[in-house]
Formats: sequence, C-alpha cells, structure tokens
Amino acid sequence: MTTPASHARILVVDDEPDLRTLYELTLLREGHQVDTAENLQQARALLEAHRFDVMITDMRLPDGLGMALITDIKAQARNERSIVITAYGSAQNAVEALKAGAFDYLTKPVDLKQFRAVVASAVRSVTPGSADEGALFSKPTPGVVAGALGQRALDRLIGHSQCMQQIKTRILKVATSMAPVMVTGESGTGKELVAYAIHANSHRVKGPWVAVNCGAIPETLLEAEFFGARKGAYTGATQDREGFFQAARGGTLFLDEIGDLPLPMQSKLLRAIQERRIRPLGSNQEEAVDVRIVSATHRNLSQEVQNGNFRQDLFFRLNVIDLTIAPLRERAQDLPELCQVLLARIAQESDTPVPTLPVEVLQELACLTLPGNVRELENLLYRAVALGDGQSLQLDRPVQGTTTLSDSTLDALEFAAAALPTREQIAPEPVAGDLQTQLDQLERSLLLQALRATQFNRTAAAARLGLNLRQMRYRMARLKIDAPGTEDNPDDAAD
Ligand SMILES: Nc1ncnc2c1ncn2[C@@H]1O[C@H](COP(=O)(O)OP(=O)(O)OP(=O)(O)O)[C@@H](O)[C@H]1O
Repeated sequence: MTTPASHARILVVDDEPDLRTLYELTLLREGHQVDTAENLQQARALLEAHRFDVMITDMRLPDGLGMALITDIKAQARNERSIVITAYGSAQNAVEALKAGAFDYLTKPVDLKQFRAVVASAVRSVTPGSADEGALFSKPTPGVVAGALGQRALDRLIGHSQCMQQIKTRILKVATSMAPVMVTGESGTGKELVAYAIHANSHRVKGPWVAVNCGAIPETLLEAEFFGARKGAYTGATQDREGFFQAARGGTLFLDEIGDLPLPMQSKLLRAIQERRIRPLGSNQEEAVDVRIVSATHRNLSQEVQNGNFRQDLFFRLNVIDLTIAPLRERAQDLPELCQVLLARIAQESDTPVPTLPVEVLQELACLTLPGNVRELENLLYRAVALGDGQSLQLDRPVQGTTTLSDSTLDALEFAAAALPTREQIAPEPVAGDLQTQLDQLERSLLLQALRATQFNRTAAAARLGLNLRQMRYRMARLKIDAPGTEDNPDDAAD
C-alpha cells in the first residue's frame, strides 16, 4: 500500500536525542510515519531496508557528514527528497547540499513552523508511490514526467537544437527541488519562458507565479515592493500592502534582470533568502518566507561581482543551479521551426494566410547577428509580413551586423527546414461563417496583439485596449487565451 502524499514516511537522522525527539514528535503530529537514526551507519541500514518519501539529516554526524546520505540517494537514483540541517552561518554547506541534490535545507536553530513548511513542501513534491514497502515491489522509478501544464510550458519553447533539448531536460530535473536557479542568456533568448517552465513543472505549480522586472522598479520603492508595507509606513501608504514575497507564497518568485538591483537592496534580498524571513516596511514583526526563487539576467554576473556591482554572497546564493541559453546565432537549426511557428502566429493574429518562407530568406536570417534574439526575430518577421505581398516574405534587414554561415550551419539549417510541415499542413482552420465566430476571432487576435506587445502583462495590455484588468481576464478566459502565469492562477500572475 502506498502512503498518501500528506502522510509520508520520513527518516530523521540526528545524533542529538532531544532534537531527534522534537523532530519526530512534530512529524508524528502532522500524521507522518517516522523512523530515526543517530548516525550514518544506522541511516544507511534503514535506507537499505525501506523506501522513504523524505529524509531529514543533520549535516554533522558522529561517523561523517549528512551530505554522504544525499550523495548515496542521488547515486542510487532513489526518490527520497532530502532536507539537510546546517549550522547557522554555514551558507556554503547549504549551497553545496543543494548542488549535491538536496531538496532543501534548514538552518539551526530550527524554527518548527519553517520545519513543517519545508517538510510539507518536500512531501508534496514526491512522486506518488515512491515510498514505503509498496514501492519495494513496484517497477523502477520512472523518469521525470511533465504534467499537462508543465508540458505546455515546455512546448512554448520552440527549437530542437542540442542546446534547447538540454535546456528542456534540465528544466525537468531542476524543477523538482527548491534550489534557486539562475537563468542566463542574451536579451530575448527566452529566459522568462524557461523560468516559467521550471515553475509549471514543479510541485509549486498550483501556487502563484510572480514575475518581477528588478530593473523597472524605482529604487525608493524597492523595499516596499519586495517585502510589503504596513499602513502608514510611508506617505501614501493608506493600507497594508503585500510585497512580491507575500504574493508568491507557496509558489515561484521570478526575479528578472537581477543584475539591475542596487547594492543596498541586494543586501536586503540576501538576508531574506538566507534567513527566510522578511519584515514589511513599517512593521516590527517578521514573516516566514515560502517561495522558490528563480532569477535571470542578460549580464555577466561574475564580471559584475568582480567589478563590485553585485554581491558575491548573493550571486552564490542565487546561482546554485544555472541554466544558460545560447544566443540564436549559435543554434541556427532552431531558426526554421521558430520562423514557422512565429509566422503562423502572426498570420493568425492578422487573419491572413501563413506566408511561405523561401530558403534564401531563411539563410539571410541565419546570417544576422540578432542581438535581440527571438524577440528581434519576431519583430523582423512582423515587418516582413507587413511589407510582403501576402505570399512570400521580404526581409527588412536591420542595421546590426551579419555573420557568415559555416557549411555545417548551412547543412543544419537546410535539414531543419526540410523537416518542417508544408504550408498546407499548417494552414489554419477555415473560419466558420457565422458572425459571432468571426467576431470572436477578431477579438482574440486583437487581445493577442496587445498581450504580445506588452510581454503578456495583462494590466498593460488591458490599458492599451481601454479595458480594465477584470474585463481583460474575463475576455481571455472566454476566448481561451493562455499566457505565461495566467493558467490556474489568474489572480497571482505577473501583473
Ligand atoms: N525558444 C523560444 N520559443 C518560442 N518563443 C521564444 C523562444 N525564446 C524566446 N521566445 C519569445 O521571444 C520573446 C522574448 O522572450 P523572453 O521574454 O522569455 O526572453 P528574455 O530572455 O527573458 O528577454 P529579456 O532578457 O529581454 O528579459 C517572447 O515573445 C518569447 O515568447
């Protein structure tokens, strides 16, 4: 019989009897089944005999480091989620444990509320059927599989180049832990799409997705925006306000353009991440933080650290796992598929037939440096469609540089182009004749245009169309328009 996810089987490893008992009682009270060990040897024996949902281990044990258990679990491809308890101030240990595959960590002295929250989060993330005796007779652990929402988020990332395939595999791998992820890549390479796919494939998918552009917030408002503010904390604060950390509780906080954060705010963010507590402006009470942080930057942050513009300790904290997206010019094989999908989207928005993409245009595109990557490609294609005769495309070349294609790139490009579906295969469904359907289609394309022009910020898109956010949400739901952050959590999305 499999343990229900909310009543998990948990192994606690700690050499201090009082702490062991405290953790055990806390977990029993939550309805979990608990086994305890006081050293590595006992823990290994228990792990050999049973499968658990979660293992909680102290870092320092009489016969070695708790890290060894995390490494064992990883090496044996077991399903246990490990939580490591580290001494206060040993940030390095926590980061190393996360890198070694720990699900999460806690710092001593352990706050029991936080302890329960972290365990609950680990239990929620466990693949059903992975623990207890039932699992001993079950088939080998399947690989990580995306849910429907997660799959859709992955599908939005167009491209089958080696880089994109690796990125998708890594998204699935890193999604299951709480370790902070940093997504790097040039502007327009899809960092936000990747970050959202991590959220959509994590056990936090039912929680909010809050995307923040750190570079777009005036410095004086940063603290209140991040941590919230109490009524009267500053002129104009007429009521209590939630910050990003509160809004993202139980979900993912995406900190885009993290390199733009000024140094004083970097210190405050570091403290919030390290201590997992925040204090809203004007409040004398701290609140526990329960968010997973994914950050992104187009800057070279190591360089920024060297130049003294970014705190090394914060970099270290945020960059536990890094995902780097190659620029489009280094993955020319993605170009045909990207053009095809983007052109189909543009055609649908403007209710015109999908134009053909002559191979010469494709080659011309592949020669461009495209510093703005996919976003720039999108804009180029928009202009090309507008300038074209409705059948074939005409490229309005940007002023920025070009590169010469190597023979292998040309081959890859031609191969990828040949594998694309034909125009007939991707032609949109013919429009049904009735007025309401046609009006719906027109409305849909106008909403999509506004959303795309505002990076899917629904508030800004609504304003462009003279609507309020509620009307926008209603129309998007009615016309089944998905946008990053709007599925499942319409109230918690980026805007
Ligand atoms: N692989 C991809 N497949 C489909 N669309 C993509 C891909 N990469 C980027 N895009 C599109 O390009 C645009 C920019 O993507 P996104 O905002 O995720 O990039 P970014 O790297 O976060 O950009 P910035 O650094 O400017 O914040 C979006 O419209 C996105 O849908």
